[in-house]
Amino acid sequence: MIEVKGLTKGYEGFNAVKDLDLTVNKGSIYGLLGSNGAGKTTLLKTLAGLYRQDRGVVLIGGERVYENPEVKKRMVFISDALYFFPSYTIEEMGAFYRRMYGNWNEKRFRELQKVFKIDFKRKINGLSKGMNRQVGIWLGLSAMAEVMILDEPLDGLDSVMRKKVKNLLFQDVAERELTVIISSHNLRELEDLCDYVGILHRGKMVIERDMDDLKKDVHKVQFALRESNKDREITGLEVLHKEKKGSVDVWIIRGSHQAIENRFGEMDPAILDILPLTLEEVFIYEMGDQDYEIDQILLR
Ligand SMILES: Nc1ncnc2c1ncn2[C@@H]1O[C@H](COP(=O)(O)OP(=O)(O)OP(=O)(O)O)[C@@H](O)[C@H]1O
Repeated sequence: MIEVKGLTKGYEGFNAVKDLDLTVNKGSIYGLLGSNGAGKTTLLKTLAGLYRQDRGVVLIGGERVYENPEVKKRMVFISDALYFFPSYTIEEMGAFYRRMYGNWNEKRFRELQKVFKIDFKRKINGLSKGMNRQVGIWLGLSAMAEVMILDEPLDGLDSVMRKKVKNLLFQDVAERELTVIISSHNLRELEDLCDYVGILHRGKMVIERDMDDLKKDVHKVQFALRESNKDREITGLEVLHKEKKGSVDVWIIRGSHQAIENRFGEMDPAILDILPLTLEEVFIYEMGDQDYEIDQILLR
């Protein structure tokens, strides 16, 4: 489990992460979204103990992270720029990780070669960007750590490899309660992977949601009432947004399909369509009119 309270981390008088709280439950996957410069890498490096926080508390499994080698053995941080020894082969990197991680699983390391299909004898400095990422994930999964901190690991991977990596993460979460925090610029990239998603903007968490709640609970309702009912008020629903398209009203409503259907059914509408929203739409409505530049994350 990862717990962060009141975390502030800055560079030369400028705070890249500001008074941030975050919890990632054991056995869950947290998606950290944010546009360029939002503070994702700063947050993740502080979680991984590479940076010392200026203020606040960062705990992994209840223990402070910074300058705590015992905690670092229980986590793997896979950076957007890998700190590999460039002249090492993949096999030599495996040996290096084996010395660092007590739970290192050599059998798994060998077996995962069939997934990543990169020769053990290849040197790190001869790999492409995407292959480099793959090797990071391969080593990270073989380390069998309790926590994985992944900074844009899917960037540069082709769609088949993305799917494979997601499946491997799912498997570890399900089988051994791996805890994962993973960053990305793109909601769509994370929506089928994460249990929770948070959007970081200018160092602050502007929205955090449970993905299951988001997916099942918000609907777009298009309706037109008959002349005789036009003035009746529709109450008892949590309406996030209202607009009119010609004679049809379009409302965004939080609530189950059934509850919405029941409530509108009482009005005997001439038109009633209850549609699920895409996740991007849900986030946009949830964010309301707040002036955040989230388009890059949501509208791809
Ligand atoms: N070493 C550093 N020294 C000074 N400023 C830094 C340093 N690292 C990051 N910053 C600044 O902190 C802010 C947050 O950067 P960070 O790398 O954490 O964002 P990010 O969300 O990971 O961005 P990206 O998606 O572009 O990788 C940016 O304004 C960046 O310029």
